[in-house]
Amino acid sequence: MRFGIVVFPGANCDHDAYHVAKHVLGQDARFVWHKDRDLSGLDCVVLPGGFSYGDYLRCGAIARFSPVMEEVVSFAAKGGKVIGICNGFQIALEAGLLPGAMLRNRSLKFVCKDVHLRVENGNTPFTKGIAEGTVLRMPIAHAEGNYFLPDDELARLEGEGRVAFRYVDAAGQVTDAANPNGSRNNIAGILNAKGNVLGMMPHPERLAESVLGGEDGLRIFEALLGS
Ligand SMILES: NC(=O)CC[C@H](N)C(=O)O
Repeated sequence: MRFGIVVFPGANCDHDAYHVAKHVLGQDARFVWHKDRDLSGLDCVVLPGGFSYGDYLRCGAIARFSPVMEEVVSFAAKGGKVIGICNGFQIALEAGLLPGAMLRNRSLKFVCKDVHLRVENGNTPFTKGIAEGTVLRMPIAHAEGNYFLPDDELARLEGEGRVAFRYVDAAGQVTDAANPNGSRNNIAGILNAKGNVLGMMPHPERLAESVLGGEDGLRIFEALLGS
């Protein structure tokens, strides 16, 4: 599988994503500078985490205008797989690839810790082979991860099975205490209508090797290979 990892000014998880694709999974991977437009030959585009443009205005609000994003939108429209991780999720929201918006964390603080995620939909290219209800552990590190969607759109998103992951406690229960940022319905990751674009706040690329303390993140990348 061929991965393209977009490099925005201020990205800080681009190398982690590249490392997992290339060296942990042994796949083809290349960096794509945000001013370039060539996505030819790619199967999956990764919008990585970080602090694109210093998080000015809103996280992702400036990166969304990078030339590459026009190509990412048409790549997604043609069915190409796109995974937006943390800042990449924020950029995908700003670009209209996914519905909704991110608000500041309800604590108004940057939150950096491991969380538990429950797989809500196991029938996506990013979760294939992972049973629904499986609880995964992954790190989060963000200040604007408080996912918001108005009631009617939220009901539609839920009804269409487009919530990929939800924040839960270690036992797999949705609780307010397990919600690290105030996201509606404890949402940690969502899909577009076609199911080929995933946005998630937790960082699978940061916990994809046992030497780093866990491999739960690798399962998302492995699912992609099998899809
Ligand atoms: N780890 C990240 O990608 C951080 C995203 C963004 N800079 C925030 O703080 O919300």
